[in-house]
Amino acid sequence: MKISKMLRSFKFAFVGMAHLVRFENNAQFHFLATLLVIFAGYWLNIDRNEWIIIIFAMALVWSAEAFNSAIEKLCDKVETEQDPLIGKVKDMAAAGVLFLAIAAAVVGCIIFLPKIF
Ligand SMILES: Nc1ncnc2c1ncn2[C@@H]1O[C@H](COP(=O)(O)OP(=O)(O)OP(=O)(O)O)[C@@H](O)[C@H]1O
Repeated sequence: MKISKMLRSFKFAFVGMAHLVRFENNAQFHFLATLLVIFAGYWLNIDRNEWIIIIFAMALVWSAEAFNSAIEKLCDKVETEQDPLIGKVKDMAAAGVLFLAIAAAVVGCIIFLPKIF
């Protein structure tokens, strides 16, 4: 196991994260939502287990968004023209984000709404 190689991989992953937040519109929306949820979590004083669930929900959405953006970039590289198959690939990748985003929103409602009302 090479630590230096692992650290290099971490560096590339952080570059990928920075790229997502700087250039991807949907990721910028997730970034704002993440800040809002963290703020609400502190403000409404959610407990340890609720933090764990919220952190997992947010991480899953971020992860799906990263894969979706990577698939979009790859599609744009291999096909610059309109292509029905490329369209389906992009739509299915986007569906992967939507599944998790809906689940995360429901989790957020279950945790936050009873504390607000
Ligand atoms: N080359 C293509 N061929 C066919 N349909 C495409 C193609 N590119 C995009 N589409 C359709 O347009 C939709 C949006 O694609 P696009 O790449 O613009 O994604 P996006 O979610 O708007 O992301 P971004 O704003 O980051 O580019 C796709 O889900 C797909 O239905």
